[in-house]
Amino acid sequence: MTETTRSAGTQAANNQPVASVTGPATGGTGAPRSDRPSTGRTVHRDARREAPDLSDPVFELADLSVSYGGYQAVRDVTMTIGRRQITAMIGPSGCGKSTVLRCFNRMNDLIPGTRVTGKIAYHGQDLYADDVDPIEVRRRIGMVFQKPNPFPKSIYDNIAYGPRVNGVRKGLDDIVEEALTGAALWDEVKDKLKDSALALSGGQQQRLCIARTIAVKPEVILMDEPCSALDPIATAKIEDLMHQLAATYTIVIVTHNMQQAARISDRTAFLTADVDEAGERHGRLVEYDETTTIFTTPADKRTEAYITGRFG
Ligand SMILES: Nc1ncnc2c1ncn2[C@@H]1O[C@H](COP(=O)(O)OP(=O)(O)OP(=O)(O)O)[C@@H](O)[C@H]1O
Repeated sequence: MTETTRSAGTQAANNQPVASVTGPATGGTGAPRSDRPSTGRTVHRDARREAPDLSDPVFELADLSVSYGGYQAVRDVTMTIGRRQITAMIGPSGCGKSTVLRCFNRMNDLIPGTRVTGKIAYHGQDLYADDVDPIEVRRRIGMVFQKPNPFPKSIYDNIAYGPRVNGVRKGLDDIVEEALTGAALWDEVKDKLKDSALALSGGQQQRLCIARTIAVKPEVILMDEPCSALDPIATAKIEDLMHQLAATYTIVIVTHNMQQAARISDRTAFLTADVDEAGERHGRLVEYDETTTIFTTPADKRTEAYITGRFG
């Protein structure tokens, strides 16, 4: 087990190639599905999408624990994230969903006093190894936040920002158009690229933030409750967009909205906060499986209670 204490800006630059990993499939927990009681829920996962397969994992977490100062917020999370899949993390408030999400691109490094133990491998490479550059990690593994956070700049400059920081000087017009098209926003903004991004609606701003993320060509997009500040129409647009993005990107999303997890994701992780012998609460992964299984025949009673609304 590795043990790492991180603070911002301590890592040296590193341009290691990403190792490809071919390992045995890992995954679901719990009883055989035929033995499980049904919750009676239906799942409307996009039938065009392939069945989730973990044989080509992007991330492998083993006994991942995270502490803030002396408080261990998340304990011993082990899970595998499949390539070009949408993985949802659900669970009651404070169970550590965002904390785990932030480990995928080392955003927790930016919170002083955060301590990460256990292992998180990205294509087989230890993401927290001393020679890994967190800036490069965050370029490959982008993040979209709960509240749309465009820069107070033009629509064009918001999208061009990341590529410019990465030294791109030519072909920016094409990059901007491609990213806005990829985020299903181009048609709405193509005639006002020089206007302020802050003049867009909340839903448009969130798609702009997705466009800004994909403009630097990441492999993974992390989303922390990306629709919680949006109305149902804007939410539906983002969900449609996520289905399109999953053809190209691996997506991990934290959501409080169980229907959303059921609609969009291939696999779902259910976390909860357990109280230990000392009376302290720690976030734990209760169950991780295909979304259809989690929402129809979960293995654990706590999952069933949560998704049927009897807990949390
Ligand atoms: N920066 C921080 N410093 C100290 N404690 C923190 C910090 N961030 C989160 N925590 C604590 O860690 C635990 C897990 O928080 P986290 O935000 O990861 O949970 P969550 O499941 O995403 O919650 P929510 O659904 O309410 O957003 C909580 O007890 C929280 O108070």
